[in-house]
Amino acid sequence: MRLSQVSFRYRRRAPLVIQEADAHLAPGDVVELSGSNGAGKSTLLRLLAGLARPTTGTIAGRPAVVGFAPDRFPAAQPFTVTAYLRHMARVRGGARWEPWAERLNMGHLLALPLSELSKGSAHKVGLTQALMAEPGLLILDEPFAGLDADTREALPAIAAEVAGRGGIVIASDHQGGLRGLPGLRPWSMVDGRLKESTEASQAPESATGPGAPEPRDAVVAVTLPAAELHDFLARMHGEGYQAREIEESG
Ligand SMILES: Nc1ncnc2c1ncn2[C@@H]1O[C@H](COP(=O)(O)OP(=O)(O)OP(=O)(O)O)[C@@H](O)[C@H]1O
Repeated sequence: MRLSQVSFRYRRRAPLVIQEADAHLAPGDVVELSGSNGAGKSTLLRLLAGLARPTTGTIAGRPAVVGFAPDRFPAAQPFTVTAYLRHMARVRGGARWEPWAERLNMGHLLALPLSELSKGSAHKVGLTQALMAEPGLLILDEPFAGLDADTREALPAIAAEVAGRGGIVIASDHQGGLRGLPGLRPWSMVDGRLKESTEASQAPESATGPGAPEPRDAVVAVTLPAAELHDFLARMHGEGYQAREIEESG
């Protein structure tokens, strides 16, 4: 998936909220997006998810199945949790939501109307609908906000699993909840400009620059058929290695 010179403004003549963002995302990438309030994180996530279109620039190669958990789950809907998740599962072509509801400890919430959920509980419903369809692109806007300790602790493993089967995970986060995941790419938004922090740049192309690998790390380049890239990167991420495409095929 590639962002090329993506800029965005909410209204004609309004200032640009996102300015000329360039980025490349490979299967298995996990990105932590940080930035101060109003820097443009949620806007960028909505652009990545396809919920808003760039004013200029392009986003290409978005995976077919996108899971998006917004920072504020729209709970003012006339459904119980079960009815809502069943409905979403049908929309998602028969996705299985039950294992996620169990994993996120939602058993006691299932019969409640969405409108009666606490903020953190509503957030879990949002996470479940984002995860149920096995997304190739999982976008989480402030996923740790309001979550109880058990769910907070479960989230990094869930993100790693999605990445391990070749999904791209992007989470905006003020709390550093994903730190420690191998290969995590820290992105930051500063006044609408997207930057990738050098501490994540343990990719071969930056091996001699700032943020180069630790001396005891080895960096290898592997050439393989483009058709195998997705599975290869997923396998490497699954085994805990940092791996990413450094030269695009075709
Ligand atoms: N629907 C909207 N219409 C007009 N302007 C908007 C809209 N949504 C956001 N903005 C503006 O776009 C800018 C970026 O907002 P955004 O919500 O993307 O920031 P953020 O980094 O996610 O902030 P926070 O950390 O507070 O959630 C802000 O100046 C905000 O006021």
